[in-house]
Amino acid sequence: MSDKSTATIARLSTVDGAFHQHLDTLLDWEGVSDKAVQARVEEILADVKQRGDSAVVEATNRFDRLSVEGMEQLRLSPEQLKKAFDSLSAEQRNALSAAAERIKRYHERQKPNSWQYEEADGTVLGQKVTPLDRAGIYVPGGKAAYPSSVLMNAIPAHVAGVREIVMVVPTPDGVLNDLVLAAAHLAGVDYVFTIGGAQAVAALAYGTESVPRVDKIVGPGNIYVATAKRAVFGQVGIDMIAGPSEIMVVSDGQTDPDWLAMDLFSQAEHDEDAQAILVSWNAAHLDAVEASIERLLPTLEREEIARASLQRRGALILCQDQAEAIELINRIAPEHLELSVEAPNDWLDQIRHAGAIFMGRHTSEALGDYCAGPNHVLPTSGTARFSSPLGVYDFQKRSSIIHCSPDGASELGKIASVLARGESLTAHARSAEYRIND
Ligand SMILES: NC(=O)c1ccc[n+]([C@@H]2O[C@H](COP(=O)([O-])OP(=O)(O)OC[C@H]3O[C@@H](n4cnc5c(N)ncnc54)[C@H](O)[C@@H]3O)[C@@H](O)[C@H]2O)c1
Ligand SMILES: N[C@H](CO)Cc1c[nH]c[nH+]1
Ligand SMILES: [Zn+2]
Repeated sequence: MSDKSTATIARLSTVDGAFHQHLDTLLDWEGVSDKAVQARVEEILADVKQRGDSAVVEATNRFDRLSVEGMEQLRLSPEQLKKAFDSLSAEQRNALSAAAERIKRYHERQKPNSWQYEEADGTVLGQKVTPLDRAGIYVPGGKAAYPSSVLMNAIPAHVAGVREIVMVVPTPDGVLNDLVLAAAHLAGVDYVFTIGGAQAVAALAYGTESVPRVDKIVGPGNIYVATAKRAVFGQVGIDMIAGPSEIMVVSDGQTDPDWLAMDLFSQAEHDEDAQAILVSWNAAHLDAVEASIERLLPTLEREEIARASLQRRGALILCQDQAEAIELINRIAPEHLELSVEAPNDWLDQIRHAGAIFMGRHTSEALGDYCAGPNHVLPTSGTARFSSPLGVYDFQKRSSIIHCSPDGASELGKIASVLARGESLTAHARSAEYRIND
């Protein structure tokens, strides 16, 4: 591993004896959720649960540097949202509407159907899909404003048929972002509160005098948000843990190094904790990308954040060949995977774990962040091993349907009776036996 105090980004090689240890250290984001974060989050959750609005107001004043007196100052009216939409330039309005349209079209395809089938004896079995009554969407806002995240959270909720959508978004120093408000108007959000962090998660999970309690909280956020979501799970549903953005690019050495450097920056600029990793089996190509990084980094508006992210959690990894690159993908299970290779379709079957897969040199991850159509709320920190992108299915649940005919109940009763007596649960057995015909 190169010396982190001088290099902008670490250079690793899979043949290095300490490679796996270095990689583990690099990937460990949950490690930043130390005892101090846990303790603070627990304290905020307990306070909001007990004192409701007053605790939310105090925490918001403290962590977002505001000085409001009551919750009414932290609620945005539908008129304010519409006004923000109307105030956009035609170019911004068109871009937001085009993105919303594409996101809606993609998510319409995810809609699951209820289904039923009838057995020979007339028994009907099935599954009924029902939208959530009320969903809470967390839109991050600490270090950047995310109108695109408003669309990505709210549109699938609408497509799913959710009755009420409650959005929370922090506004540090009281700065409102018109595009965020406009996106909430466009996506038909019902309530918007300008609160963030653990206090917003708590308000959604427990409800307060002003914030309606929701059934599920979705959306990405920083370590305070992720830790709070984890803690309230059970009280409410959560979608996944979507933490700092990540990108893993695999290059065959033929993509313009400047393109790749900018693709890495595109996620590094989100957050000092964001992660950008490039893998290639071509050492000279990695040198060229490193040179592009050094040359282009000072041209970024968010140079400081991107530099910190690359220094802390970035890496250029030299692997042996394509097969080893695939092993690394499945081990890292990245949020975003860019396959910057000649024939990406040939790789697809072997990739088991990635939140979203961007195929080919022309598909920059940034297009997925805004407008390609698939959701940009994706599992991070290796959780793509067991989680999926946010989708319509996150805003719905399923109920089983069992409708026995008299003959069906009789036949099932015989089986149930035996199994229930085997468990010594005789009330179960007798309940089933009452319905046996002979
Ligand atoms: N995975 C995705 O789909 C996705 C999408 C967009 C953004 N992101 C990520 O979401 C994250 C957003 O983080 P963010 O910080 O910009 O916004 P955020 O809204 O998640 O967090 C801001 C809030 O954190 C709380 N907070 C900050 N410091 C605190 C402290 N010391 N004590 C207690 N609370 C504190 C404050 O209440 C503040 O309102 C970034 O890491 C970004 O990369 C992920
Ligand atoms: N890359 C983020 C998801 O990790 C989403 C986003 C929003 N705006 C820009 N990027
Ligand atoms: Zn992004």
